[in-house]
Amino acid sequence: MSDKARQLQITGLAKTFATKTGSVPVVRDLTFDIHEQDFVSIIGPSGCGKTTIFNMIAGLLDADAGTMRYRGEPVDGLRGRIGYMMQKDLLFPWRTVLQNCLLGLEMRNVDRREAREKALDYLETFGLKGFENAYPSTLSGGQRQRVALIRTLVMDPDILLLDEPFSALDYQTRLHLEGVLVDAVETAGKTVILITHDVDEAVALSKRVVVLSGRPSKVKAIHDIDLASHSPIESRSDPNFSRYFHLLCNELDIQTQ
Ligand SMILES: Nc1ncnc2c1ncn2[C@@H]1O[C@H](COP(=O)(O)OP(=O)(O)OP(=O)(O)O)[C@@H](O)[C@H]1O
Repeated sequence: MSDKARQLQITGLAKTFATKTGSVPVVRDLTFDIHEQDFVSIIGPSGCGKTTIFNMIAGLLDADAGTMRYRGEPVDGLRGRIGYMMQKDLLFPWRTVLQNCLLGLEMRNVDRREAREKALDYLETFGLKGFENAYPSTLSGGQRQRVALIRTLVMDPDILLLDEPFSALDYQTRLHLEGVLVDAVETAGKTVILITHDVDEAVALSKRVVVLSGRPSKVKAIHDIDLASHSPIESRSDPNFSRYFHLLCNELDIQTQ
């Protein structure tokens, strides 16, 4: 595979935190590639270092060792190229839904009318037409997550880092938003790296799944997911779905029988 097709190459990344009680090695010798327009889920035991890995990719945290290459060029992190949706939606309570969606575009000095049109388009796509002037405190959890996703997508980043974006949602809302996300990133040709605790979600959404070992985490396995449909709901009834599900549960030492 050419360097260009490998959008992001992560090689030998490591991170140890110094704490009052001693040093905590969290990531060790982490190596994997992300392809152009990939949809990769990262799964692993709780506390194995998934968010720490995102923070290093985002350039918010320095790695102790290892390298990252973006389209072949060495980089310290992907600051400016990624949209990072953290576990908490981090909406500003004093800004309306539309103002929250426009925040990044304002900071980038994008033409106001152009920015507004773009945000309004996304609000309609994500079923939030009519909520432009609402404040976050008046929204449901699912609506807040949608606003946070729009705020990330509207910036048109090359790569989306999504840290458990749907974990706090009820199953029905989650299924709906998974579909909206897949459609949006396929239409825009984006690359997605998703952290999830949900094996079912990883299989339904991903082209590939990276399985991490326990802390200090490294890559235990990478599995291609090849299902006929890209729709997260239809994928769940694919005859191969349960095979992938059991394979990944097995990798995570989850008993399914
Ligand atoms: N700044 C820090 N200082 C010290 N320890 C930290 C720091 N950040 C994270 N850790 C520790 O690193 C480990 C991994 O944390 P991280 O949040 O990356 O894991 P995770 O896999 O995303 O967790 P979860 O599955 O619960 O979401 C944890 O034990 C955490 O306490």
